[in-house]
Amino acid sequence: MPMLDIKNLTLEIDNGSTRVKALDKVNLTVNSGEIRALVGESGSGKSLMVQAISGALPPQWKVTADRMSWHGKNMLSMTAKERRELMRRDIGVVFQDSITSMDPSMTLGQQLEEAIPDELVNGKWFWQRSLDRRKTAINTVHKVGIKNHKHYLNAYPHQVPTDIGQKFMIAMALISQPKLLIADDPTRGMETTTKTKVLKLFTRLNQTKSLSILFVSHDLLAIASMSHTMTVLYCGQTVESGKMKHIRKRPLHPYTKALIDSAPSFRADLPPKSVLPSLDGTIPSLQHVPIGCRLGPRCPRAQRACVSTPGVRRIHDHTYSCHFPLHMEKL
Ligand SMILES: Nc1ncnc2c1ncn2[C@@H]1O[C@H](COP(=O)(O)OP(=O)(O)OP(=O)(O)O)[C@@H](O)[C@H]1O
Repeated sequence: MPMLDIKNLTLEIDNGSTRVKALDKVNLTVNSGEIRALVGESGSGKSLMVQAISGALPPQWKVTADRMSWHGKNMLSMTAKERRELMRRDIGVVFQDSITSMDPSMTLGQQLEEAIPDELVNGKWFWQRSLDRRKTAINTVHKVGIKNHKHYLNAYPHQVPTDIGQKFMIAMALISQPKLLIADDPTRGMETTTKTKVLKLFTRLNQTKSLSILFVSHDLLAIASMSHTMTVLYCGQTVESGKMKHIRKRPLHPYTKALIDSAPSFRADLPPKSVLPSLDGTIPSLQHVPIGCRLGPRCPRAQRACVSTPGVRRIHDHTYSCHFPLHMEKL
């Protein structure tokens, strides 16, 4: 049984005058011990998916799903308290730009220590527990690669550079020793060496602590080497999902192929300075989504049938939603 299992999740955004389906029957699973990449170009709905899982959506937005479960337990029927408890203990989230949502009047150290669940703190007396909290906070910031802990734990959120802020948010998400870490573009704004270190940290935590990770990114190079599986979103719809090595070698959906073809790191066959292929047009706004397959107007393989939404098709553990998939003759 997957630890996180989401089937046909739909998110409707009501902005007063119009109601749009920002996520349309999205499927996503994360199995115990795996690193799953959630990819798609900007505006495809990745962050909304993260917010829907964490329950961090405005109350007027409507989330429905045939299934949304954590270890078999229905998340949509959980009370607010149960959901908070799940997010406090089992699922750690690094939101995009989340340092801006930190309390500006408390130091990073105070906020980190406060986030440690009571049951993970050792010691009988107040001073022992306080020392233990400090020790855990220091260990965790070291783990994410912040060396000068004295300086940064005593700093306020606005006083730290972006990359330290991002690393600190990863430390915040890890401090409760979650079973699943959801990281929404966690390496955004980091220079290459820092980025590599953070990715190595994720891989290490996955290998040594069996931490499952949902890694959200549009940086294919960053996710390709570390992820076991991949789910591709386009304009709020899941277009393809499966093992990273299978999708990379043989994408079935034209959008996945376009995404892979437009990543220079995936195209060792291209001579230097070649123009990278890309799909014409841009991702539509939510107010103007095409009916049926939302890729339709941009898709080189589109035909009349694409005005109806393709169902999910499955070949072993590889799923795709396309009326005219690629590579079918080779399967
Ligand atoms: N608060 C909001 N109100 C209305 N529409 C929103 C809101 N947040 C996101 N959207 C819309 O939902 C769609 C998906 O946005 P989302 O931020 O999830 O994309 P994303 O794939 O995470 O992009 P990026 O990689 O740039 O973060 C976009 O069309 C966006 O304009």
